[in-house]
Amino acid sequence: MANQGYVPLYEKFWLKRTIQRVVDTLILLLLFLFLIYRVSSINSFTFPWFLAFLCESWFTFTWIVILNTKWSPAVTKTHIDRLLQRVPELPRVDLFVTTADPILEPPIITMNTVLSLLALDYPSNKLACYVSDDGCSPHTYYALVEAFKFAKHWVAFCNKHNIQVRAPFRYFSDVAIAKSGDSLEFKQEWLQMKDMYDNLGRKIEEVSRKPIPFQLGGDLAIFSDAEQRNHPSIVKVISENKGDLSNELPHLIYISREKRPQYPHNYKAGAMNVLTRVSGLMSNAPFMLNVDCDMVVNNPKIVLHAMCILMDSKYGKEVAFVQCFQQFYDGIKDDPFGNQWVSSFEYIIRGMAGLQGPFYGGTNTFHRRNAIYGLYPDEIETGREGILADDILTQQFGSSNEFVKSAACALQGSRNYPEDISPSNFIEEAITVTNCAYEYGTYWGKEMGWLYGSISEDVPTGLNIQKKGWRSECCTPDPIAFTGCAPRGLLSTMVQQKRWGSGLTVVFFGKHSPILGILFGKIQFRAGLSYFWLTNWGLRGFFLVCYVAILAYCMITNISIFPKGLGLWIPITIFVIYNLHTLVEYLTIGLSVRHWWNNQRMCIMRTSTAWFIGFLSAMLKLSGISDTVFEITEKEPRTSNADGDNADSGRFTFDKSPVFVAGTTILLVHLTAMFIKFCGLQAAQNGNGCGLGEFICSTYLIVCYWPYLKGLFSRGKYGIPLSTICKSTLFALVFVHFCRSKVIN
Ligand SMILES: O=c1ccn([C@@H]2O[C@H](COP(=O)(O)OP(=O)(O)O[C@H]3O[C@H](CO)[C@@H](O)[C@H](O)[C@H]3O)[C@@H](O)[C@H]2O)c(=O)[nH]1
Ligand SMILES: [Mn+2]
Repeated sequence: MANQGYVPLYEKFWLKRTIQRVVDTLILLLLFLFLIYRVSSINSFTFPWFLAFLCESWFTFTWIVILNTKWSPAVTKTHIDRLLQRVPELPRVDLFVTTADPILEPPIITMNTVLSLLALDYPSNKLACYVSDDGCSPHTYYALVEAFKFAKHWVAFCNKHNIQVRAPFRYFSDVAIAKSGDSLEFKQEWLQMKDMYDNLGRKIEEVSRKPIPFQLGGDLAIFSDAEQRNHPSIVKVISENKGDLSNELPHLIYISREKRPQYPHNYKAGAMNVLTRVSGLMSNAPFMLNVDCDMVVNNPKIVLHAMCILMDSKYGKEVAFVQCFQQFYDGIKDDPFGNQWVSSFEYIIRGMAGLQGPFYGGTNTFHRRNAIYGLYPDEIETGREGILADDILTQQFGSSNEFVKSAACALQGSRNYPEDISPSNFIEEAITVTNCAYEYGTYWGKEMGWLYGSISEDVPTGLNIQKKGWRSECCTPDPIAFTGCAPRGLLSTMVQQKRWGSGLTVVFFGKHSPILGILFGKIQFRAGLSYFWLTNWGLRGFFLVCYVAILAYCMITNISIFPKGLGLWIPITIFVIYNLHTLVEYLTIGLSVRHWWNNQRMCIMRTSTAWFIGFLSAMLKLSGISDTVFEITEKEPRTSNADGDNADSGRFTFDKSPVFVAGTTILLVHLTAMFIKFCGLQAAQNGNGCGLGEFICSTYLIVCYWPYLKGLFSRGKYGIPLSTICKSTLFALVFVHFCRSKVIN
């Protein structure tokens, strides 16, 4: 290859979005103008004025962060044909799936993910699939064994007929009846496959309905006294591709790491590190793909696409990971809960792709193994030399000699690793490296691997890698690479948002903050700044809630923080231009006006509730008062014919979560403020009575919170629970009382 000259396996194009930039700049200038106005027009210094100034400075800063991120969007184009021509031997890739709870994550979903991975269009002897089960569930194990039996037929079927969608439930729900143009043979096989798949589904379903499902004898005996949070390691090689044959299925391994109540297990990050070690022993592929249990492969050639980037002989060497977007197959029309992120992918993540690369999003990612092990990009040609002394490696990687040997190979470039290893030879060693105590005193989770300490482990893990100078790339082939379950309703969306709000705040204030990465690492300035878009979510919640409170305060006490007369036109213009601008952005990428509005109001709602609560819980964690927990998002399989509840699928549902207490309080406070204003109950004018500015803001807020208003008067799951209403009323009364007592004094 060396003497053939350089031919790029992938290309990168920067997009020009000039008009967008002009409007972005205009908004920025207006924001500055408003800040200047605010400072210059001060005649009496008041605390609300100061707070408003602080919040508005923050909003301006956020806008700068967004501009900076949006302004160099890039796309990549991969050339699979060149890869196949020029790379004589495709590299191995280890595939990781994590699952944690058989109730919230029904095994049939996980099995579809696994099946779609086993059916990848890539030499199967180069693949090994590892499933980590944090639920330690015999159901999941049983499902996996059964799914593997089915996989033999399924993969053959996919290959023979060149099926594109290789997650069976997606395939069978898309193609309802075999098309009439197809051959009789195909139709027969199609029906047979469908029958087999339905059978698999039934078996898994039947078993999962029983609490103690089946005789835990034989293979399953080991689960018999395992509790979810207290059990020994279980490692099972469900199947191995013994002859290293490209027409057999990939290796398939089940892992449930040891858990003991006295050891923190670090949630998903802990599971990922275990997967990394076990796979290091068993197959030690130079690249690893990690997906969540609900992210099925949608483009069977995705590994080839990603390899185009990672194997590119010039630019690929700087790339530590390749990130594919998280897209969803079951997103509700017009994104009522704002959890599909379509416009953020297009503008923000593509924007980051033009800087040092997208952040690591936790799933749909191809990693370079040695980058996970802490290698620097400049060591990639030569491999790490000199510091591979066994004792140092043992200290960093833990005490398993076998594993240390494999890690040394990986750090040197893994060229000299034996090809014909058999996973089942390493079961005992695998058990050792999955024990709770294995990581004690090592670098795992602290300096390398998936980092601990934040429940958004993905972002610091990615930052820690980019800090060493690595880049990352997006890979967005057509058809899209992976598709997953979007959180189905408002409840699971809020669980997820709260987790991110909290986890990201911890990252922002922690050791792996982008600021430190810029100052002391090799995060480029603009790339670091673009990370603020993400890591500031919690802080954004804090500032928005402050602003919302000031507005209510002004209405209640009859003072004004907005200028009057001509000066009021600045914020109004900002508001109008901003909304039109984002609307055009949405329409440009084919989204509807409804989608835009849903996202706008959801942005206000989640920032002032879920992110704010996340921020508070992060503060508690940072001050050592309480720890945060990874709450798993529920994944409901949506069957194609369950259309009965479609009309209601976008409706807001509520429960007793503090998120809804925050939201209801905000709504009640503003309703009261409006009431006070319109009934003339405000205090007498004391200088500058509250005016149009406050009124517009408050109205906008109430319009955004309309679903809550409806929730106040609805029943059942569509109504806000009484206890939440009581708590919120109490908070609202305290706030209003506080405001009014200020006036009297
Ligand atoms: O103790 C745990 C908790 C979670 N998981 C797995 O982690 C994945 C992500 O969990 P999920 O509840 O689906 O979270 P999401 O909100 O959908 O996840 C997003 O956010 C997470 C960080 O907050 C990232 O890790 C994910 O990749 C990203 O998709 C799932 O496969 C889980 O099975 C574990 O393996 N062990
Ligand atoms: Mn998920």
